[in-house]
Amino acid sequence: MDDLTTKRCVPCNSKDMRPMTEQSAKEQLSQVHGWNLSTEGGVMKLHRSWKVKSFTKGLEFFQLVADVAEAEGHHPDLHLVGWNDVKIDIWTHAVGGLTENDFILAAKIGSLQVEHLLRKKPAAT
Ligand SMILES: C[C@H](O)[C@H](O)[C@H]1CNC2=NC(N)=NC(=O)C2=N1
Repeated sequence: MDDLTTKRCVPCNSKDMRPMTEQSAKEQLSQVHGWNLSTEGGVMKLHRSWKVKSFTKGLEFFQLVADVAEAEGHHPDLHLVGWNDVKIDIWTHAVGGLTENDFILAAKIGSLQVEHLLRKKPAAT
């Protein structure tokens, strides 16, 4: 299967774009490590969260994500909750569900170098 990070998002305004089925979404999920499916108000979304070192590191994280989103013309919902919990939802607003664009964006966000912004994992006991 093609690496999603090499693909480009297509404009979401095509009338024949349809949200994918839950089954295809589950199949595609293996291509975007760390992301999960969630359903909010009957709309399927991709969700992932990260703990960052500080509030401002969270904003730096968002800037990196914004650069990808602008380059792709496809935009995630960004949440910075409780000062260090970055949460991102991705879905295609235009169709009210998931399209390949969402998986492409998730793959590209997943390949960003953000290690220096993340809280170090607590030592294993
Ligand atoms: C014309 C342009 O493609 C659309 O307005 C885009 C912009 N970014 C978008 N992002 C997301 N996630 N869903 C959309 O439907 C969407 N629409």
